Amino acid sequence: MRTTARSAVMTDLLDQAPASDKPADKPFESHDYAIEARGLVKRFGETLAVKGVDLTVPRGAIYGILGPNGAGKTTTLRMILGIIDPDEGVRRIFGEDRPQRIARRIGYLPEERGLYPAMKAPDAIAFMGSLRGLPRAEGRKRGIAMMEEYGLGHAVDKKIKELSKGMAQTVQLLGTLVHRPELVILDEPFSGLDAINQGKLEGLIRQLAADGTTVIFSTHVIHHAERLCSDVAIIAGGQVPYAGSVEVARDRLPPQVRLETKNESGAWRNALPASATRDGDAWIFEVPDTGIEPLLRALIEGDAGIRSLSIERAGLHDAFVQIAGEAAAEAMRSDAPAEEVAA
Ligand SMILES: Nc1ncnc2c1ncn2[C@@H]1O[C@H](COP(=O)(O)OP(=O)(O)OP(=O)(O)O)[C@@H](O)[C@H]1O
Repeated sequence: MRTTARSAVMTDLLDQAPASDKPADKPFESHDYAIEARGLVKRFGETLAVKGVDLTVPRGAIYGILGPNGAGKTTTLRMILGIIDPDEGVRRIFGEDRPQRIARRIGYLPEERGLYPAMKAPDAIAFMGSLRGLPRAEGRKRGIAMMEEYGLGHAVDKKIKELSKGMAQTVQLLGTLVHRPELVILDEPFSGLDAINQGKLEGLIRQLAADGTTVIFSTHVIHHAERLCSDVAIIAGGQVPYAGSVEVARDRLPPQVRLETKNESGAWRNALPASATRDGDAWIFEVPDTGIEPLLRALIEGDAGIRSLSIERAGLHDAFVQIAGEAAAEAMRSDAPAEEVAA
């Protein structure tokens, strides 16, 4: 945990650039979305960080922004929040095109973590709430209750500098939620947490969504998005080649058959598609156009001796490779520390 004299949260609030006065030049489809962004572009000097991002986040969704380091996730989130203005494009949160006006309805955990080291944990939570309009006394009371509920009751009298990195990160997360925002935006919230705390955070995100809160988080670990998200935006090289439902992304790839047989050869082999490949002892192939029943008949009548046969839907990782390419998927793997991939 990086601790700075000036909290990262405060920095983000104080450094918000004034909103552009330009009217929205592209119409939005509906006000039923928590977030709508169209054609967002951001340059930093020579670097074109974000090259035209379109996405819509349904109210109540758990929405993942999925991409490798440097893909443009943080820049996109900061534009959506109004911390920086886009060079081109428009965005709205709850129909409002000046996000600062509804800052109290939003909770934001920045990628750069930071709390005042000398503050006691409940005071740090209350301080963060006060930046979003919550009276300090109420924030402190809620902070203690939240810490107890989250299993940090033993640390309510401790200062931030006395906490472990993971505990301090959790306190900052609770400070992001203390004013009970309708929309929560978490930038790489799983980074720096061990497997147990990653599991607890997954539970918290599910609970927030069950209570009607819209949650957006960025990650470079597909596993977290697959386990949690109803919708994702896949971002690579500053562009979003896919934004929408996880189920639809997975259905872009045909289901695969995995077949193991006792017998190696026989008439049944003619029933396998020419594209079938081996994975150890198993044959792997797409469900044939003729369907699974004729294949089953040929396997039984051809005396294959079926040991196991399963039809597996494509996972989000396979969909990611198809959409963003093997290089982006490989970059995700090399970005992720071992414990995060294994979690
Ligand atoms: N303030 C800045 N000045 C100059 N370049 C920047 C700035 N912020 C981001 N960039 C560049 O923009 C690109 C996108 O960065 P961004 O932080 O949005 O990516 P990211 O997907 O969030 O990656 P990470 O998870 O590593 O933060 C990168 O090439 C980055 O170096």
